[in-house]
Amino acid sequence: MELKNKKWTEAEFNKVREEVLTHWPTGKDVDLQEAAQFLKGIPEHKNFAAKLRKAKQEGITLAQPRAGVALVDEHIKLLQHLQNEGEADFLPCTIDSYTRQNRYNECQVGIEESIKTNRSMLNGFPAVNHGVHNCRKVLAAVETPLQARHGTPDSRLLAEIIHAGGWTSNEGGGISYNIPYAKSVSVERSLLDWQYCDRLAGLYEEMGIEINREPFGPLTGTLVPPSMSNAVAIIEGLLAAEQGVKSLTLGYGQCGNLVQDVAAIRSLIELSEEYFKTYGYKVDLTTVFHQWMGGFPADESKAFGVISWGAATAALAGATKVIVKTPHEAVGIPTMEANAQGIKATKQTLNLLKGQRLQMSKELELEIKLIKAETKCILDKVLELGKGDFAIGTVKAFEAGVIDVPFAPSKYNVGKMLPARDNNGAVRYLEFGNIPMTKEIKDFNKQLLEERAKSEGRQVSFQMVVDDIYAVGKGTLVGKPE
Ligand SMILES: CCC[C@H]1O[C@@H](n2cnc3c(N)ncnc32)[C@H](O)[C@@H]1O
Repeated sequence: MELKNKKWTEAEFNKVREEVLTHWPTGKDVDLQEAAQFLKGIPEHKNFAAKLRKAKQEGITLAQPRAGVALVDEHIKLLQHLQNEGEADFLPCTIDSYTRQNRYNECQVGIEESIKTNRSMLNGFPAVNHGVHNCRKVLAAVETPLQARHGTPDSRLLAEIIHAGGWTSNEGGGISYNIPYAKSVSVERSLLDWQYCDRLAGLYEEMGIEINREPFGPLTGTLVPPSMSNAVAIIEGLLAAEQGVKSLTLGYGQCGNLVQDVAAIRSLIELSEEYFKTYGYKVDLTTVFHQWMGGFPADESKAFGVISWGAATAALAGATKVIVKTPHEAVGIPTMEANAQGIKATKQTLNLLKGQRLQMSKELELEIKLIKAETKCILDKVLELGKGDFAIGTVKAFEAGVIDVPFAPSKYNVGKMLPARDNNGAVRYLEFGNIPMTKEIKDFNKQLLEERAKSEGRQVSFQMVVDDIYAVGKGTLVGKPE
């Protein structure tokens, strides 16, 4: 199938679907009409899109953890604890790494090993192997909407199974679940495969069922400048809307400077609304703020400081949802208890800040303007390269290094851009690579980094990048020389 940013016809979709459902035996349990009937019977308080819409109307920020273990009953126990003890507003099912690479055979081994050893031998919930009815069993056991959270370049069978299983949201996108997660999956391939997932959501919408889609904002979660992550989020949002997605949550990963992070969310909302209006897409747009995605302090008390700072920033930015970290972040998959603690610390902070927003200021206004200007430089070039087509333009933009995600493992990412923090900890461009920013923007980024270098008595250098990557784990935002 040739890549273009055009809604797939049902014939095109069904042709691909036949083959997708054969990728694992559980695919044969998916029947679109039966699934639609099941989904129509799900109460509204368990529909992701409806709960997001209500939160946006009420102007509140809801909390969602990440969580997933190998076996169904243990996963249910985990989610019930996060709901009842953690007070989670949304529940995830974090999917395991084998499923993310479509290695369902290894999932099967992991499930058997987990049964044998009575511990989770997978780092998430293998939803494809467990299949539709077990996904429905998980949904029946909780009282909040469910979402699949993962990192899957080819999420087609996973999307079919989780939606038929009553989970009304799927995270990811053709850029955001490829470039930070895979080495050798072409951008064209993953864009096509995520058009499938978006078209499936669109088909359910056309049958009167709301399915939420959430592009993965943070990307590599390592000093990603807000304009680069916002450009990717808007592209994935537009591609999803073209396939009929109506409930869209665009995301952003906390960088750490309050003014910049609030500006990132505000500019993401403003710019995406501009683009959706231009292209005539009527979507229910919400935002998700991910608490710090970089290295964490091992000390749990310090980790709670980072978690609460992320919660506070999400609230002050007015994000619809915040994704919660745990005090075990520095060591690995959190225990059920640690996961619940992260949510409770987050909810306490959100409740204390309910109704408060970071007021407009000269600095905030400047940062919003700067992020929008930088984002438009990228998006305008993508559109030009694609001769008006954002899907084709995205493939060419990666080839040209116009879209360039720092520290991405993908061989399709040129990796010439380098970020570093300025004196206030805002993430700036140290090297632009082939990203086509105006001279004024380049000079401004350069000036801010030189101010930092001067105050630290050193040259602007790659060492700053290294120092910034370790900083938060060591207890500061800016990686000052030791
Ligand atoms: C982009 C996602 C990275 C984050 O996703 C967390 N994460 C991954 N897998 C699980 C899991 N099975 N349960 C709870 N958290 C999980 C990591 O800790 C990290 O923060």
